[in-house]
Amino acid sequence: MTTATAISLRGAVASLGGRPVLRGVDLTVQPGEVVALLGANGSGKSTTVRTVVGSVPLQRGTLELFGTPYARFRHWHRIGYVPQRTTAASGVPASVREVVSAGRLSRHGLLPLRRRDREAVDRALSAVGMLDRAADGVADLSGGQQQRVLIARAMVGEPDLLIMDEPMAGVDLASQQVLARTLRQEVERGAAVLLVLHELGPLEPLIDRAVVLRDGCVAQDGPPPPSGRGYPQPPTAGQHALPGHDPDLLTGQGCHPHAADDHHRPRTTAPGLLP
Ligand SMILES: Nc1ncnc2c1ncn2[C@@H]1O[C@H](COP(=O)(O)OP(=O)(O)OP(=O)(O)O)[C@@H](O)[C@H]1O
Repeated sequence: MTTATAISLRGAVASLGGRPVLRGVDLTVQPGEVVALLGANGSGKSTTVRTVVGSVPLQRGTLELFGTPYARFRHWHRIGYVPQRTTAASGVPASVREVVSAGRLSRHGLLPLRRRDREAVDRALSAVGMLDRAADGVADLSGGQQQRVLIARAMVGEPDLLIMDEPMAGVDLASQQVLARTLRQEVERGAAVLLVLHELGPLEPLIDRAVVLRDGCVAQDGPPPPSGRGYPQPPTAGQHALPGHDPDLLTGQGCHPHAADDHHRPRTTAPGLLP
């Protein structure tokens, strides 16, 4: 297991459709650390995650994965990713087992699955409570069941970094608790975890640090919010605080210094200011 910082994103600036969405986001995740990315709808959580996995390009800023600059990073098998609100089906007639087995591809290449691959697939399916549906077509599953299959696919490669965008969306409480236990095992073997969440729910005891985004900037970086709170409200909860009402967002200005808790600040990240 590596000791290199899993994610080091500094001063991330990104736009979508010509609109500035990230304005200088700093985000660091260490091996074995569970970081929750919180914030209101539209604050930039998914966009931040998508810059980390390379699906949204950075206009400014730097990204390193396991100590390697993004442009030179090749070890994508080390990362398990559950994107937001996708289905596992996508019109492709694949079985649950086939979808989850695809998560082992980077380990066995195009060779047939070996015994330990098949065992890993069974373990991942069992962890999300879908082993008894392994032979079924994913298109025949409910939305929450499909989400559980995608989580199994992300975990089956035993990645060093798990990135999950609202993994609990549409997943019932009993399954959330099972997933929380599974995630704990992943962390205990040293995996780093980045979770986009609206509610901490059963994952709360696992979370080491919460990074709260507001209008494309890091508003807070520190201990997770108290139980029952999805994300801390900004100090002034007036209209100005709502997404889309930040004048800096409209003008594309960078982030102001945020209320960081120095004790919990990322160990290798410079202060959250644009140069
Ligand atoms: N393809 C796109 N083109 C233009 N703007 C986009 C696009 N995708 C997202 N945005 C805008 O980027 C901003 C941030 O979106 P993002 O999905 O990162 O927010 P989020 O914090 O994940 O929100 P949610 O909690 O609703 O999932 C939003 O204002 C959104 O409208």
